[in-house]
Amino acid sequence: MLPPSPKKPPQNKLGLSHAFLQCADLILPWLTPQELANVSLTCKTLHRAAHSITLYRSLDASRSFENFPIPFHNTVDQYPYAYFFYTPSQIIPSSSSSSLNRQFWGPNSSQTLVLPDSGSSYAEMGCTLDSMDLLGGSWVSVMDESGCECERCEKVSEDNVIGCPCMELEGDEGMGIRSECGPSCGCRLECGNRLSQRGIQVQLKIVKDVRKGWGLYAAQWIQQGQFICELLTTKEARRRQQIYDKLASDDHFSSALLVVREHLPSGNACLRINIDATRAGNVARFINHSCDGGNLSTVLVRSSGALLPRLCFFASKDIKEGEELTFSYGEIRVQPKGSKCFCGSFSCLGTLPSEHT
Ligand SMILES: C[S@@+](CC[C@H](N)C(=O)[O-])C[C@H]1O[C@@H](n2cnc3c(N)ncnc32)[C@H](O)[C@@H]1O
Repeated sequence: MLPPSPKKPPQNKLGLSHAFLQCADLILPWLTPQELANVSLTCKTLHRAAHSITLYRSLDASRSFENFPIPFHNTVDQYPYAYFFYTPSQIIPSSSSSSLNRQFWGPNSSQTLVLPDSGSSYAEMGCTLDSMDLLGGSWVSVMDESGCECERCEKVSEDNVIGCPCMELEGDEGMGIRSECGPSCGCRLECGNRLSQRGIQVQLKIVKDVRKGWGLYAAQWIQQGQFICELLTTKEARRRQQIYDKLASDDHFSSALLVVREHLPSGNACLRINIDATRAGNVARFINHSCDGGNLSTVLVRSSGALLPRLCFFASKDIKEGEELTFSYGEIRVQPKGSKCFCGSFSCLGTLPSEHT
C-alpha cells in the first residue's frame, strides 16, 4: 500500500482568487494612479480592484487623516482625484531624508471594499498616522515634548470655551504671530488656546474648475474666525524648490510651489508664505487665489513648545456652504508673461501673483 500523499495547499479557483485578492489588498493602495491604470489592464479582477481603489480615493483627499472626509468632485475631465502625499500636520524632514516616498491610500482595516460587479469583498491594511513611519522613519513632527507651563485651564468664557491663562499673556501679535498653548498645556487639546491644533473642524470639498484646476470649497456654513487648515514653512518650501529645480530637467516634471508674501504693518518686513502643491501637503494646496483678498486670512501661529511657527488659514468672513475658499496670493505687478487669473472678482487684475511679480 502506498503511503498517504502529503497535504497539498488548496488549488481550487476560490482559494487562488482569495490569495490573489489578499496580495492585491497589500499592493494596490500603494500604487500611483498611472500604476493603478496599468495594473487594471491585466485582468478583470485587478481591473475591479483598481476601480474600487480609485472610487475610494475620490471620496477622501485626506486619506482618513482628518476629522471629516474631504471628497473630490470633477465634472471637467477624466481625473477623479489629485494624487499627492498627504500630511495632516506640519512635518519637517530630518537631514537624512531626501525625497518623498509612497503613501498608503486605500481603505483601512475596519472598512471593507465591495468590488463593483463581483459581489465579493476584501478588507485592507489600516491607513493611520503610522503611515508616516513607514516612509523610512525619516520624518519628524514639529511639536516637541516641552510646552507652556500651565497646570490647569479652568477659566470658562461666556460661550463655554475652556480658557487658558496663556490666552491672557501677550503673544507676538505685533510681529503678525499668534501664540497658542502646546502639548503640555494642562487643559489638553480642548484648550481654547489650541484652535489650530485639532485638525480640520469644518466640512470641505475639492471641486475642479476648467480654468483654475482644483479648488477648495466649503461644504457647510463657516463662521468668521474659524480655523480652516495650515500651510508649510519657508524652510521646507526652499528645500523642496531645490529638489524641483534638479527634477525640472525632466520634461515631464512641473512643480507648483507658490510663494506668498505678506507685508507687516511696520512696512519694513514681510512674511513669506508657501504652498507647495507639487507633491505633498494638506488641503491648503487646493486654495486658489482671488484678487479681492477672498474669504480667508493667513495667520502665523506659534504653539508653545513647537520648533517652528505654523501658517494657518482662518475664515475672514462668514462663508456660505458651496462657496469657494480663496485668499490673495500676494501683491500683483502686472507682467505680460504672468499666468492668467480667473478669480472672477470685480477687482480681478487678470494676472496671478508669483515669485517674479
Ligand atoms: C496652490 S495651487 C491651487 C490648486 C490648483 N488649482 C490645483 O489644481 O492644484 C495654485 C495654482 O492654482 C492655479 N490658480 C490658483 N488661483 C487661480 C486663479 N485665480 N486663476 C487661475 N488659476 C489659478 C494656478 O495654476 C496656481 O499655480
